[in-house]
Amino acid sequence: MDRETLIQEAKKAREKAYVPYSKFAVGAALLDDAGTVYHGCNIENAAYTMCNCAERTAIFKAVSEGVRKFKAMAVIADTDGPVSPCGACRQVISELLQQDTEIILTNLKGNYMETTAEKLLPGAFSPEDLHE
Ligand SMILES: O=c1ccn([C@H]2C[C@H](O)[C@@H](CO)O2)c(=O)[nH]1
Ligand SMILES: [Zn+2]
Repeated sequence: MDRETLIQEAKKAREKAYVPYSKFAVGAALLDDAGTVYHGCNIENAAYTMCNCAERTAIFKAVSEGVRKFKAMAVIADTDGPVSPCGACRQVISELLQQDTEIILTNLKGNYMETTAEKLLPGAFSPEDLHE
């Protein structure tokens, strides 16, 4: 699947966003090694801290289906420049996507940047840090 198609999938995912509080809709499309796309949107809650970002929705959907190998993820929002994943999502991306999984950050205007899990969170706390 090419980059443009994955971005279109992220845009479709964004339409499902449940954002009555922020009104800031985000979509994510996560492509696994087998070619399946997992869609994610942000889902908010009146208890604000329960809000879940689009990226984590997509990742948790895939991982809960037993998928652990990912090729790419596209994320889209109506931002000035390419959308910037929050710190919580960077941490989750760092552990559950491969370090070289391609991450495409974009916006509705078509600006985009390509990065990787590794570049999004240098020095991440990792499972190895738990070992004595
Ligand atoms: O990369 C991002 C940044 C923010 N949000 C969500 C969280 C919240 O619902 C809203 C405003 O922060 O956007 C995402 O889903 N992904
Ligand atoms: Zn986030």
